[in-house]
Amino acid sequence: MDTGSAAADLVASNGLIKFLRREATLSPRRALTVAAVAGLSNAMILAIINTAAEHAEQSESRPLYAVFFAAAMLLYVVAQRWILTQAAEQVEAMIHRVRMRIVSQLQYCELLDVEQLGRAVIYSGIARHMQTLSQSASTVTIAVQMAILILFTTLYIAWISLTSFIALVAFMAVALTVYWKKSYSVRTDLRGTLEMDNDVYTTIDDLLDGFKEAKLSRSKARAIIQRIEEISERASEMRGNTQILLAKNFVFSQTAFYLLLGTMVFVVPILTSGYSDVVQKSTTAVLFIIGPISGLIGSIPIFENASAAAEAIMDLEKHLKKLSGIEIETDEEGRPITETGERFSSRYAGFKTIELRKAVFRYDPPNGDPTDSFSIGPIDLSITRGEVLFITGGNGSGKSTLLRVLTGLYPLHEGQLLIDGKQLPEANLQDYREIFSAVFGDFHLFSELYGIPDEAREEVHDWIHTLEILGKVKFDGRKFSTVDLSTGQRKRLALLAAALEKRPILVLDEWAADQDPMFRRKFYREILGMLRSGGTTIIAVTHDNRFFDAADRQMHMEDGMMAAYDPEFFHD
Ligand SMILES: Nc1ncnc2c1ncn2[C@@H]1O[C@H](COP(=O)(O)OP(=O)(O)OP(=O)(O)O)[C@@H](O)[C@H]1O
Repeated sequence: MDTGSAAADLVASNGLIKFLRREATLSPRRALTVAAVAGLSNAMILAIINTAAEHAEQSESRPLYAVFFAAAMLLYVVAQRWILTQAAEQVEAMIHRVRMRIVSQLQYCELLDVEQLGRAVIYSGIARHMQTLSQSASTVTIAVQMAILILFTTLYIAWISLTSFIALVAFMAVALTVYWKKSYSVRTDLRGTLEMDNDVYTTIDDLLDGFKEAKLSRSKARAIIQRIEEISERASEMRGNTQILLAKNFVFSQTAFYLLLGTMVFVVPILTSGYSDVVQKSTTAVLFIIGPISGLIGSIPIFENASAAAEAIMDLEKHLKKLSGIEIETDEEGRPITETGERFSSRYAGFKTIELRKAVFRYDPPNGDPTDSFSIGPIDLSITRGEVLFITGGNGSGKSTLLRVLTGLYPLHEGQLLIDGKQLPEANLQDYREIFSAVFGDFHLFSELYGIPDEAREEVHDWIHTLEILGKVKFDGRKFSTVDLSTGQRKRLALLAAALEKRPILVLDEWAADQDPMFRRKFYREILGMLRSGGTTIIAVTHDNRFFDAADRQMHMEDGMMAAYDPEFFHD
């Protein structure tokens, strides 16, 4: 492969360039033309100053040069402002669009996939890498312009002295080739540091999530900090090495250009004897571009960081696209064009029965050892509209897993899920999920009531009253005044949000476990009855055997299987 096409391939495969080619809405020809105008006017300023200085003693030509100078300045200011404004607007708009695509795509991914992908990778793609891109936008734009300015100045030098031009081009070619070769490993190392940073974030996330526990135990906190230290040290060592390499390359390139200047002053005169003004002019020109050249080289680390970030973002989007099987399109403003569906609507809203037939689900084995993996099933279970079903079973017997399978959040590895006697087609899975609302054991309490029909919002106050959290929490039509409540109160608020979704089936995982005895009684004796008489089917995991009569039916789980009801299980 010749050097030219290798360089072209290198440019085309660069993360940032790929990203810009894919995302930019501004025509590259237009952007390059304006950047060229800015670069050309910059070079013109140099040429005018050089020529004016040469004819400094001829006062009659001075006003003419001043006019040219002012015109070149004006052109430069207009073009420069346009290109920098466009770059900032374009980059921010691109980031917004890609972010919206990634966030929208997330909702089409399966729970298991998102759990496996991990928060750190998702956060980094959506926040950290996008910030890196945003911060590098102006530096990269100015660098492109500097490259254009250098090109025009080089042409100007060619015009005044061919020898200087050859010296300059030879130096640039050697310096750039050596630079590319030296920086080769930097690019892969930079991606590695970004992945290592993700590990650091995951462990810090752990520390913050377990802050209470860490506060209670100095040895625990120290051990976590030690783990963070190990990972962070490795990450910083790797990052340090790449930055040192970049810095060394920077010094190398600068030295190369100082050598060039030396060559211009000491060697070129020997080759072009008798043309001292030529030497002076070309040296001035090189001095004029020394700043831009340093700036250009100095921006390379930023460019490399931005490229690594762009690549990580594109990889995340590609990965999510593969997981979700959906390509999200956005309009210019970043609004997803793909239908996301706001209101509750499901072809199964009027269902009569749902049924699991020989259903099996198994978790991926931890550490790859299949004997360690937990599975539920084969399970046969039928639920009829309007009934109240209680599910009991020991810790780890698979009740919560069953709820996730039943609600369509986890896939079936074997067996069937039938609705009204017909197997649920894969394509209708989301429609099926829409018939459920839930308060899971690890529920998340949103401070805002998302996705609740307006008419249901009018019932919030009555629910706050029924759930006895009046005075604790207020609702302003959109948000709750606080979600910093006790565990039992948070669960009450989560129940309120789930009930207001007005789905045909309400799933509750040990909801009453954190309620005081008085309220627990009210829940089983009044609230369940109220929901049921409103037509809601209730599937609840519970251990409250005193209230089993509130259910139409109960099922018991043992070791991932349905088991016969065992009264002994409930004896202390
Ligand atoms: N994310 C996961 N990845 C792998 N295995 C898991 C995961 N979550 C749960 N398990 C396995 O599934 C088993 C059953 O968990 P599950 O939460 O369904 O039990 P449960 O009956 O709801 O228990 P509890 O009464 O304690 O809430 C666990 O013992 C564990 O081995």
